[in-house]
Amino acid sequence: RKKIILDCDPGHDDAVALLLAHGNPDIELLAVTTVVGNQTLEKVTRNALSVATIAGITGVPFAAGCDRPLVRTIETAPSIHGDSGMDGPEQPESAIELDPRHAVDLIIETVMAHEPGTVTLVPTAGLTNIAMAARKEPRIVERVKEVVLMGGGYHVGNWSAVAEFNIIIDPEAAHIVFNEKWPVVMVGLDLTHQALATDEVVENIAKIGTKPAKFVLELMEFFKKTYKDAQGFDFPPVHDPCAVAYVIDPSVMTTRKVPVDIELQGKLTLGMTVADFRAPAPEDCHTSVAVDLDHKKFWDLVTDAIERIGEPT
Ligand SMILES: Nc1ccc([C@@H]2N[C@H](CO)[C@@H](O)[C@H]2O)cc1
Ligand SMILES: [Ca+2]
Repeated sequence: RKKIILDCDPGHDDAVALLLAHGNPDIELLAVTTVVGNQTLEKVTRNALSVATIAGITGVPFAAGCDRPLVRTIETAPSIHGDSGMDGPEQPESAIELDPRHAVDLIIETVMAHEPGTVTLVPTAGLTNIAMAARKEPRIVERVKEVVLMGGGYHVGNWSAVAEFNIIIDPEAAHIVFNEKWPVVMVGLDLTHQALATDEVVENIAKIGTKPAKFVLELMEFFKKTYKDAQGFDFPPVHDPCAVAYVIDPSVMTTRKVPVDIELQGKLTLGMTVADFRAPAPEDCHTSVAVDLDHKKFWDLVTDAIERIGEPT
């Protein structure tokens, strides 16, 4: 099984990523950590524990991390995720206790406790926790198998003309993560804008008929409306589970090995993930970007995972 740590900011699509990681039999979810992003740290952490309650995730430590970016001020995304950060479904009161450790420490301790080269970091939010972990314990960089992150875009932006939200809310953290020598797979908007929750996708999830499936339907209903109003999409792109799907089955998408770096100075280009497609890629290139998604294979993975969760007691 593939061992992962999910670092997230639920977030409608983060919630689906968590359900996919929990429901898929090939993934061993070692820890879930939260970071400020779509909403404040307090809100996204509450949302993560709500998803854990609904999905019956037990025996997995959940820890809260950084409540603001390394340098800049907090920027949240209520226009897409609402005031709670996960508007739409009724939220259950969660009985799950947070791990007392800071997310950065939980990440470090978990990576150091497992065999080198066996733990994959899956960030689906701003990269503040990941950057802090690499600075506090540099040994995790060579020990982590790879970083498979939802973020960036080589030709697409959503928070500026050329920058994606997870990167631009903490570009200094992103610069750290992309410039450490661990393998980085950037699952950016070029890929995730193909992961549309179409009517057929929603119908297949509705057929499952369980409470977790109903929860996902309510998430998608809200996400569809805000994505239509805020960004003019007919169907919402469900970004974050794409990163988890790649860990489960890399054949779910194509990737290209290209150098990627983060713009920190640009007036128009701050937070841009600049990908250099000029051939040939340098031998020591440790970054790759996701290009084409197998839409059916992806949504079959998500639907199957929700089915496997069943009806938690
Ligand atoms: N407009 C918008 C802003 C932020 C996000 C969140 N950031 C990433 C996509 O930009 C995902 O992780 C998602 O949770 C999605 C849409
Ligand atoms: Ca997210």
